[in-house]
Amino acid sequence: MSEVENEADDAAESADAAESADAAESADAAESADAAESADAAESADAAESDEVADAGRDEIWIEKYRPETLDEVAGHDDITARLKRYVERDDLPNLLFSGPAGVGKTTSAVAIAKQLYGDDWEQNFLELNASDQRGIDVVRDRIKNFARSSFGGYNHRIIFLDEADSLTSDAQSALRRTMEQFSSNTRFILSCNYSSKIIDPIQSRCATFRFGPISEEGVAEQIREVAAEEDIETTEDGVDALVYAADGDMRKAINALQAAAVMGEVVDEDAVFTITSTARPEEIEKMVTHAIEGDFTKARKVLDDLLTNKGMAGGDIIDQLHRSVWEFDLDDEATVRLMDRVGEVDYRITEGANERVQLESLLASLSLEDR
Ligand SMILES: Nc1ncnc2c1ncn2[C@@H]1O[C@H](COP(=O)(O)OP(=O)(O)OP(=O)(O)O)[C@@H](O)[C@H]1O
Repeated sequence: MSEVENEADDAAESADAAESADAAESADAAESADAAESADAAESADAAESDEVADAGRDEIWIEKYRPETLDEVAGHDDITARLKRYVERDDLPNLLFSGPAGVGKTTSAVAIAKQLYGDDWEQNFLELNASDQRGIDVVRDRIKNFARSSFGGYNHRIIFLDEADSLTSDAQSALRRTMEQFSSNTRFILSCNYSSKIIDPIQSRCATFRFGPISEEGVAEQIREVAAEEDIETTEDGVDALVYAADGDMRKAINALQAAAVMGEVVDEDAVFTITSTARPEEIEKMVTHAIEGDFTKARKVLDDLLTNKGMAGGDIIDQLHRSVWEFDLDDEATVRLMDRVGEVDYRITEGANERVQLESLLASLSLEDR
């Protein structure tokens, strides 16, 4: 939508902000039923991981224990944290949009901003909500309104952090945008999402966008070594490498896997890590593909079967690992391109709900049949 259209839209809305917000809410009523799926997805993923670790006999969850307190402590995003720090220093926070994969520091940075702005009062001035709340978007919006309307402790603004903003439909996002405007005098929004392209333009244009990439291998390794040293956990070099590989840039996954592996045995080595994370060793993926490329479908299928059945891997995870390794196989350019093409196709089909074993076997079969 163009700015001119935005302005016109804004003028119409300002006639009666409360009413338009209510109208938007009723438009969303049907959708709230759809939103009633699982509880807060990020929280429940964390909770599942947390339960696993707690069951293993540890009292404290390391991802929380080692969550950075300040923007300076957030690893691997120096450019972003430098810019965020400037907003905090000037006490001039715009609405923000954080996009990027899971476990890379989006929530952590939002909380760090609040801690730096409000000190000990941060919890009263920071509301964390999940847009995919199972009770529906209208509940989310009610909570936003109640928070934004309640009294302040002498601060100009309070912060509402809305996780998984890209799970909202465009209609719900339009309503959210009106709510953002309604409370723009005293509230700042930090929206978090995996894909900023799923956020409607009128919201994007009202936010400063920050793209959080996956954490670098060195960044993850450094954090793992620090946590292991603090916890007095012995790790081998190949254990750290395996954690870095399994995490694939997701710091939450790396720290959770370290904690889970630590309770399994004395030393965290690659065996412990690959077992606990249900990750295939890169050599296993390579063996499977090499058998297929050499035309031995039966052997390739046996490796696949071991990964799916004995290692308990999900088809989507095998495809992800295959995708990461494609360039490391000893293939000529043409074969690499064909393999990548098939990986893309199978990935799409699995995401759309096709039978993962059938899809992976068909990929191996087509590699086996290729002319060499
Ligand atoms: N950049 C980072 N530096 C240090 N620790 C990090 C970083 N990113 C993530 N972590 C660790 O992982 C945990 C989870 O991170 P966080 O909640 O910020 O992820 P997120 O990007 O918001 O993910 P999601 O999109 O799933 O909500 C933190 O508590 C912290 O322990």
